Amino acid sequence: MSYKVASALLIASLLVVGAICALLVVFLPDQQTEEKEPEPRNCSPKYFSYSSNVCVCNSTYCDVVPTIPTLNSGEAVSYTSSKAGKRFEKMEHSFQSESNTSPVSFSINSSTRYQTLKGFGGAFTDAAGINIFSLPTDAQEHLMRSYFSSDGIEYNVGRIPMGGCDFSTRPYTYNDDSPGDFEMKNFSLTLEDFVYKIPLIHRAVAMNARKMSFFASPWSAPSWMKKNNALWGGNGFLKGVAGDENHKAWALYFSRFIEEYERNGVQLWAVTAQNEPIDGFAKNFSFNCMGFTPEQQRDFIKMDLGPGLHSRGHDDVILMIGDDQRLVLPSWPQVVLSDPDAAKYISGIGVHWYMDWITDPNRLTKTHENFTDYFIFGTEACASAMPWVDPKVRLGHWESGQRYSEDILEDLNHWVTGWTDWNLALDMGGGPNWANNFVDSPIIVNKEKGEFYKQPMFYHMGHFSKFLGEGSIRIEVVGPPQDGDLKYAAFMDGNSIIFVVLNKSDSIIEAKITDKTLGFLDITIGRYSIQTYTWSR
Ligand SMILES: CC(C)CCC[C@@H](C)[C@H]1CC[C@H]2[C@@H]3CC=C4C[C@@H](O[C@@H]5O[C@H](CO)[C@@H](O)[C@H](O)[C@H]5O)CC[C@]4(C)[C@H]3CC[C@]12C
Repeated sequence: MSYKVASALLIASLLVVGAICALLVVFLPDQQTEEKEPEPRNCSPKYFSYSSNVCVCNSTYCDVVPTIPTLNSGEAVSYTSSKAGKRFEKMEHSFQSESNTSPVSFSINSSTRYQTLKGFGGAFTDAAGINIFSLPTDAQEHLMRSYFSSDGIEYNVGRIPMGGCDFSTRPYTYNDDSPGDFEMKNFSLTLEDFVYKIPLIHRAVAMNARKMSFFASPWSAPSWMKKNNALWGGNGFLKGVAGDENHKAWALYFSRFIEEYERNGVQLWAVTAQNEPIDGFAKNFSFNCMGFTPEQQRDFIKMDLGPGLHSRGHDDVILMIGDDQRLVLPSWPQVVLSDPDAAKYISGIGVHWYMDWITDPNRLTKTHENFTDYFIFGTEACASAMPWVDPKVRLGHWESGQRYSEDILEDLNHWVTGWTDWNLALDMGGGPNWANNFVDSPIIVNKEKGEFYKQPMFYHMGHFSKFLGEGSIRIEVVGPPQDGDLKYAAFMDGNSIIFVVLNKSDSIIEAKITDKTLGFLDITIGRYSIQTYTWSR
């Protein structure tokens, strides 16, 4: 072979090798860098003596919520949790041009739109902090990630008690020992803020891809400001009348709290004027409370709190009234918001769930219709609050979770814009609580074993919080009557539709979802289950 032929062959083979390499360069990186879905980590189930299981987490293991994929038009994905043990079980679907003609039908109509959602969350109580910090560091991380990260249910709302409440280890306020200190010179945050609440809030914010919104609520003013000279019990009203130095001092207390939290890196979204003002009327109320009539609250906001927050530059922190049972609607806001000089300082109305089981949800709709410019927001709920529930912590109690999602759906279908759970975590007895007012929580910490239990309530919360970010809008869905065992609601978030359905019955329900832009989705709703469907248009 001549030198010329040899070099031509060499050049040709180099060109072929080069072309192969170029092809590899084009295709390989795609394969190598393609985002791999994280390994699914399923619930590690444990049964105590209740109807369903908890999921056990510790320093080395915790279940994660399967990733919500990016969906093409017509593709859908569902997540199911059930009494039988499913926890966010993921299934893929696609819309079809025909359906199995199931008689149960949910027809989505996004051209009819209702309220815009704020979000979902829980409370950073002292008890929650004590329990979370009692775990080994890696287990703490798993717990916080379960609530606030994209591995978890992505809460975007946090409630902060302004001072102590019953879920503290002692009754306290931020100015207990200086009677007559109307200038709040001796106002100071406590160890509980620095050791429990503020550090946990920072961790939640740091791991959260969503912007978090925090609101704070006071349980009681210092005893020296109150008629009964106590933090709890009956006749627990502020001394004097709106506009006097005592009421001005109580307004200043709010500003000082906002300022101290800001100084410690926590910016508040809102404050409520008072946690459960009705409690202050109950003669022997057994934990931190303070009473206001709606007229007193109106005058306090108009003359003291509103102008006080404004004069100290806190116009960016919005104000909610109510923060009490649905039963006080619509009469409470009627009194407060009918006065334009009070109403101008107010943005929303907080509601608690404790008496929802004996209160018509149309009170919410009436409130919305009377005051369309004011949002309604769920500010507190927990299981086992009724005195006859014993024991308080019922590990794996499916029905408590089902009550959560039933109430959330009922609220959302009556103009409520979000829902806040109570303590983020409690101990095995439902505490600590200085007044022995123990309750249940979506996460129960077993300090002795260094582990924690994610209850059905946790997953029920997640079927909303994970999928309904701030800005989601409730839309119309036409389906079967909601007075039976099927409860549901639909939402849109940009191009995505989210449909949540709860089956409280022992029957498997075959149904179809109709989205007229895409077709039909035949679905099966298992017995005692909650499902969230999401798809893109
Ligand atoms: C007439 C009916 C058929 C039966 C009436 C039953 C009554 C015994 C109950 C009806 C209403 C109940 C009260 C509703 C609200 C309450 C407030 C609640 O406070 C908050 O709850 C948390 C858990 O207890 C607590 O940690 C927070 O700090 C509070 O913000 C406490 C329970 C209750 C007073 C509740 C008690 C039972 C009813 C009077």
